[in-house]
Amino acid sequence: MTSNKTYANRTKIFIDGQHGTTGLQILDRLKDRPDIELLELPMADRKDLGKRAEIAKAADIAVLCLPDAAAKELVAALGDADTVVIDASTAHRVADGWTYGFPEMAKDHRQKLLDSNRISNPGCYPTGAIAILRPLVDAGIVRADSTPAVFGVSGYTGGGKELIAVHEQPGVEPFGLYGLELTHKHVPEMKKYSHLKHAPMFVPSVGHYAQGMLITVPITRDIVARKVSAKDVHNVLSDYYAGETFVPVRPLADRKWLERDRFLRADRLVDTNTMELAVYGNEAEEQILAVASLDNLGKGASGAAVQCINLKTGVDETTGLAVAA
Ligand SMILES: NC(=O)C1=CN([C@@H]2O[C@H](COP(=O)(O)OP(=O)(O)OC[C@H]3O[C@@H](n4cnc5c(N)ncnc54)[C@H](OP(=O)(O)O)[C@@H]3O)[C@@H](O)[C@H]2O)C=CC1
Ligand SMILES: CC(=O)N[C@@H](CCC(=O)OP(=O)(O)O)C(=O)O
Repeated sequence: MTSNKTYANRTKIFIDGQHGTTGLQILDRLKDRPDIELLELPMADRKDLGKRAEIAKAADIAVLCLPDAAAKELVAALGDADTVVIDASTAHRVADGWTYGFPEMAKDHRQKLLDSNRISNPGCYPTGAIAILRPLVDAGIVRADSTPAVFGVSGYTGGGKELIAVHEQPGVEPFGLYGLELTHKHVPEMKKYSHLKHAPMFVPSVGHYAQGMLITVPITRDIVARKVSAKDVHNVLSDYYAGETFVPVRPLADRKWLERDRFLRADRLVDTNTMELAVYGNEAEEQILAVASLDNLGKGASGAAVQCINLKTGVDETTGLAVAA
């Protein structure tokens, strides 16, 4: 239950990097909230470390939407200040003392987030990969010592201002694989939070469209601990995310979300904080495919940060509205 009550003590939030792709989206989601007071630096001071640290210390929550190096220097300047830091960069995703900002990752995870003032927002691709792999590894379906393959396609906003500028020029590739060194910066967090012993093999790609992504994980006989069906995999995921507003699991082998009964659009959840999961299978060949669909800027970045802000400030996690007494 929610109400439109007014807030005597608004939560002070500073978005460091608020003019960037992720920062602007967070700003947009928070700017009209009656429970939040946004602290801002003049444009000319936006890269002044002293001023950034000062305003971050005055804030209840500092959200870092910065390149890794700028996030690290702000965190160092903050020291042990009790400001809650939500870092959207890759800098602290597997670092000691930081809690991964993915509330649905495990049943006890929300409490860990409530107890922590250093929160690292998940990467967009890992949000899908971990959502699929962790329940399956924990259920003993996927072997922890196996090497799952993870494939992802993202809209070009996933690469921030730099990649957006590239895609605004003519002649850019319509679709391209990258990360072919197989050392993408998201691999360590996928490994750690999926409870895998080895790095999964991750191949990302970018399409010439702005927003939205798909992540696929084949569940093949060489990575499973025992013979399983698509229904087994679907049951594990459905049970794991039962009651989670933002992680619905589609019916087994669902075709209703396909365009022209064939195509799964990568941009179907744009501007939402929802990530849908689905499972398909070819029983005869013992082949199963798990799919995650999300917005790289929504559940994959800004939406996830706002969800953690809601959790930390005690408003309804899904709506951002006050919880009625
Ligand atoms: N885009 C996405 O889908 C996702 C991005 N992320 C992560 O979020 C972070 C931000 O990414 P994104 O928004 O895409 O990047 P952008 O390049 O779009 O924005 C980065 C912002 O940081 C500012 N900035 C750069 N250096 C400094 C500095 N030293 N001090 C203060 N501000 C600085 C930039 O200002 P200016 O432009 O003026 O230089 C810009 O406003 C990155 O770490 C990224 O990896 C995470 C998940 C998804
Ligand atoms: C399409 C594209 O370029 N995507 C980015 C990742 C986006 C993201 O999640 O960034 P962080 O891990 O920094 O948070 C990339 O692969 O580098």
